[in-house]
Parts: sequence; C-alpha cells; structure tokens
Amino acid sequence: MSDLMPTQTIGFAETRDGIRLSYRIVPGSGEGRCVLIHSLAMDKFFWEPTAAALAGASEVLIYDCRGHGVSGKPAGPYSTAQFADDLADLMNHVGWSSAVVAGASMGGCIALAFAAAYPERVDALGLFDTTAWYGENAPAAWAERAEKAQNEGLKALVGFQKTRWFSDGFREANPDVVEAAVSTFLANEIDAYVATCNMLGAADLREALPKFDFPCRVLVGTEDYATPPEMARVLADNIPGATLTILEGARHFTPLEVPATIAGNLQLLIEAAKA
Ligand SMILES: O=C(O)CC1=CCC(=O)O1
Repeated sequence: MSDLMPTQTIGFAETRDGIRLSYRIVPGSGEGRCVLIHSLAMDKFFWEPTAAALAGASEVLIYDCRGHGVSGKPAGPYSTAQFADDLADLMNHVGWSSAVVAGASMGGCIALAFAAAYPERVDALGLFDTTAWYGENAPAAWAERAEKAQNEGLKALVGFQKTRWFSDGFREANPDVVEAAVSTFLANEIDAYVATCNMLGAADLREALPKFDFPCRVLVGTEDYATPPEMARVLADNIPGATLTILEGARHFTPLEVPATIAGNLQLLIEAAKA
C-alpha cells in the first residue's frame, strides 16, 4: 500500500457498560462522515457494497451492534435506547461529534432512537427498509420468531429469511450474496438473537418523529413485507421535511439489492448536511 493511500481504521470501542463493539472506518476523501447501522442478525459487512458504491465520497463508520458479529453479546433484555447509547459511545471513541446517521431495518430503529436521544449528533438521517413501530401485534409476533429460533435453531428460519430479505429475481441472479447473508445469519448466538427480536417487538419511536430537525430520507421497496411502504409513509409523514422513495420491485435488504441507490441517497444526505 502506498504511503499516500488512506488506511482503514479497525478496532474495538468500549461502551459505558463495558461491552466491546467491533468497528471499521472506511476512509473517504470527501468531507462527509457517515455512520451506517446494520439489520437484525447481520453485521458490519452488510454495508460493504454501499461503502464501496460511495467510492470515498465520505468516511464511513460501520460496526457490529451489541449481540451481533464479533461485538460483545451480553445477556438481554436489550433496548433501542441502549443501542443508541452504544453508538454515542462508539462515536466518542472515534472522535466523531456528529455524522450522517443511517440504518436499515433494525438499524433504522436504532438510528431513530439515536436521533431521539442525541439530536445534536445527527447531521442528516437515512431510514431504509424500516419503521418506528412494528404495530400492536409486534411483541407477540417477535416473541414467536424468537421462540422458533430457540426451539428449532436459526436454520429453521433460513427459508423464510431468504424470501423476506431478497426479491425472487435478485435471489436467482445473486446466489453468492444470498449465501453470504445466510452464513452471517447462522453465525448468530441464539440468546442475543432472541434478545434483539424482543427489543424490536417492544420498539416504539413514533413520539420522537415530529421533533426531528435535520434532513431525512426514507426509502423502501414495493415488495418489502417486513416493513412495508405504509410503515415508511408513517415515517415520511411525521418527520418534518422528510423525503420518501419507494423502489419498484425491491424487497427488504435494499443495501444488498441496490447498493448504488442507497449510496446515492446517502450522498444526497451528505450534501444536505453540508448546506
Ligand atoms: O423480518 C425480518 O426478518 C426482517 C427484519 C426485521 C428487522 C430487521 O432488521 O430485519
């Protein structure tokens, strides 16, 4: 590697309650700073295609949330507020006072919780394939998923997850991406997975939305059955000035299905944050 080539920073940050979070900063030549939060049962590698598509336009901080990847996996219960505090502690560790904050699915819930607790640290907000609330039935539905994982193992969920995450055409054309997501999924520890499912069942960030005062872009696929367009519309309708993009034919994992589109949206947020 040449001396002039910016190097990646990788390491662990410790949270206020002593949990180690694994992170990586992908260098960028632009002035932007962007932190990306992954989906349930994924890890920082979920964002690699998006970071590559950003092509150095921004520094990108990616990390494994608690309970995920190679980060610490304390016993539950987990909460979105706790995951938001983790991100604040990670940003303190890397010396970032603020950033464009974006998340996909579970990551979007964490981004919302972070924006609610630390609004001054959010330059702009990206909400992809996500929701502020999974609905009245959410605690029971998520508990049922957790119970299935506990009783039958994560393997029992793989068929459901593949069609939940990726459109039929994408699965057929990109078996390697699908298999990579499946291996990441299967590497999760059951107790942490269960605690995270129950966290999502209890999540309700709706009250914070009207208070947000930064540029925000909401994006969802027409075929997203996990957080359908109606949920995205609630976000866009309640966050002042938020834009809503509905992508024809995309399913739930848009950062893996259409990384260039997600990078384009992040780019717009980076520019909006500078304005
Ligand atoms: O329902 C799913 O499996 C998709 C999903 C919900 C939250 C998340 O991060 O992924």
